[in-house]
Formats: sequence, C-alpha cells, structure tokens
Amino acid sequence: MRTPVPEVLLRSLSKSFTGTRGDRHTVLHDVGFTVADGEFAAILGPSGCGKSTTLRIVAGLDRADSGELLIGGRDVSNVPSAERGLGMVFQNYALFPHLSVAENITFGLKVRRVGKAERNERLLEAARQLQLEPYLNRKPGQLSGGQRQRVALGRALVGGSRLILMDEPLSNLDARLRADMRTEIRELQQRLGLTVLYVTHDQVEAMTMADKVIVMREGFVDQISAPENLYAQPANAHVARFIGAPPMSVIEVRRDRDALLIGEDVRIPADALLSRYGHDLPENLLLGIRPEDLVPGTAASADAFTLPGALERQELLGADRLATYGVGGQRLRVRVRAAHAVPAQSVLSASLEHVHLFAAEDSVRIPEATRPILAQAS
Ligand SMILES: Nc1ncnc2c1ncn2[C@@H]1O[C@H](COP(=O)(O)OP(=O)(O)OP(=O)(O)O)[C@@H](O)[C@H]1O
Repeated sequence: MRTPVPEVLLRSLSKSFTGTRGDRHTVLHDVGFTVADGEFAAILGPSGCGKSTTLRIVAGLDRADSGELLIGGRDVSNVPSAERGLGMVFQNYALFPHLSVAENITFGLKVRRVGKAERNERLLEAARQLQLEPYLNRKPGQLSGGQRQRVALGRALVGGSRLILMDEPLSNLDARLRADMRTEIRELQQRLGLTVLYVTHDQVEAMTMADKVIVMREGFVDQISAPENLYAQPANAHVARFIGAPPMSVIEVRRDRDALLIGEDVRIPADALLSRYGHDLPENLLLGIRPEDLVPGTAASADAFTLPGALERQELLGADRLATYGVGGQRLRVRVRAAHAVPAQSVLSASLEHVHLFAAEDSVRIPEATRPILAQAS
C-alpha cells in the first residue's frame, strides 16, 4: 500500500535574522515535521521559540534560509503565498472595521475577481457552517470576540482552501469563550475534514485540540507526538517541565550503586526502580514525577518508589490540593483531592511506572529496558 503524501512537509528548515547591530541570530534550527491530510497539528512552545516564524514560512510570508517545504507533495518554496492554496487566521483577526461581516468574508474573493453570484454562494455556505447568518450586515465592532473570530475563520474557509493556518487565534478572548471556541474549531475541522496547522503557547489548547503536537524550544523541535504520549512519555526534561498544569516536578539525583542520592544527605534505596533500566545508566540523572502521580504515605503496592518529604506549603485549587514537599534541598509537588489532608512530614510514593528518568547531561529521556533486568535474567 502506498503511504499517502502528507499535506504539509517541512524538512530541515533553518532561518536566521539580522539583528540591529548587524549580527545574525538563528531562530529556526533544522525544523522538520509533517501534517497529514485532515490532521490537526499544533506547534506549541514558549514565546520567542520560533512558532510564528515557522508558520509564516509555510504561509509564504517569510522564506527559510535552507530546507524543504512541500504542500500537497509540491515544492512551494518559490510559490507566492496567494497561490499556496491555504487560508490563514491570526490573533488580531485582521478584519476591516468599516466593512460588513459579509464584505469582510468575501474580500479575498473580490480581489481575486470571483463573480458576484459565486461569491454569494460561497459566503452563504461559510456563514451557514459558522452560524454567522444573522450577523452578515453588521460591522466587526458590533460583534463579540467569538463572533469576530468566526468571521476570520469564515474568510479563511470561503476561498475553498482545505489547509488552514492559525496563529494564536484565541488569545484575545476571555477564558470561558476560549474554551468554547476550542471545541467549536475542533468540531468544524473534523466536520469539514480540514488540515490545520495551529500555533499556540497554551498547552491546554494544543493538548485538547490537536491530533499531533510539535513542541518547540529555542528554535528546535523537542518532540512530535500525540497529546497523550507527550504527557506520558516526554522526550526530555524540558517537555516534562512544560506539559501538565502544574507540570512534572523534576529534581537532580545522583546514582550510587542501587541507591539515589538527593542533595548532600538523602540516600534512597532504588534497586526496584533502577532495575527497570539497563546497567549503563549515567551517574547524574534528573528524576521526574507528575504531581498527580505522587501521594503522601506509603503506597499499598510493593511496586513503588518512595522518598521522604517535608511539607513547605500548600494551596487549594478548587477540587484539588497542591502541596509542595522539600527533599534534599529540592522540591516535589503533590496533587491530591481537596478533602485530603497533607501531613507535615511524610513518605511520598509513586508507582515505578510513573517515575521518569532523564540524563542530566542533555536532559534526554532514558528509556526503560523492555523488561525489568531481573525478569530478563530468569
Ligand atoms: N523580522 C524579524 N527580524 C528579526 N528577528 C525576528 C523577526 N521575526 C522574529 N524574530 C525573532 O525570531 C525569534 C522567534 O520569533 P517567533 O515570532 O517565531 O516566536 P514565537 O514562538 O512565535 O513567539 P510568540 O509566541 O511570542 O509570538 C524571536 O527571537 C524573534 O525576536
């Protein structure tokens, strides 16, 4: 069977800008990923990591210094933006305030000299899909933020493109509306079979909407993965510290034979944990546990990793309580139900499968051996 051609393919894209003092700084290093036909892919990362630059290159608003960019299997590096067959939605909507909703939606069609009858037909189709029919004669200033957002989407859809690029489209909306629009955009994407490349710094948006998340940091791609896997198996400690609310606690530990040392004084027997890995574990490690995977008290199961903690503070997050415990001068967070009291001094336990190890040197995740070493020996 032939593998389908990805709708969007980026390979080894690099980009640098010249600074005010004439110095070059590289903002994209070897960026590569694909977006399949009908897939919702989110580029996620902190401010300045290169998300918008990547999107602008795909859109044709900017050019990469090197690398390949294919849309629908065709090299589009030299194809102008308007001929790339894509629609765009930006944070500030870029609506014309003096034009009506209908005129805003059909503006691009008019520029492209699409006839009036066809313009109307496409307008009504987009308005129906986005439930904008009652507002077609209003001006953008007479609409709510969510409605304006839908007009911007309508303008992207009306051109007939099935590939839509979105750059932080929800960041101007309040929290409640943002949550509604997340669902709305995802439903629309699925209903119309759109291919979406979506830029956001908000992990909740990426995790709830996307089929695939591309995590970026300082111009590099850290991980490309389905949301569940990003959460369960972060590729490095940076992703681990970025994903989750609150994110994974990551502490520095040193391996000493069958034990782990935390700070100067804390020595934790860890043979059960370490036996899950090969014998060539580095000495300096980062150990990560998600707050929701760590509980105060000794776990009922023998299959657990335990360490002593001293309560430093706690906060109530509505349904849950978030406690910070100190161990060997570092901090681990514990998330329990609000009704749960957290003791001042406690053993903290996590099941072994929820303990993540990364190499301290490069932060990269250390994979577990396929089976525990002890089991392999038998
Ligand atoms: N035209 C430009 N000239 C010089 N530097 C630029 C230009 N455009 C972007 N940069 C720099 O490139 C880096 C990446 O910017 P980019 O806008 O892609 O980041 P981002 O991840 O989208 O951030 P944000 O979420 O804040 O929009 C930043 O350091 C930015 O200052």
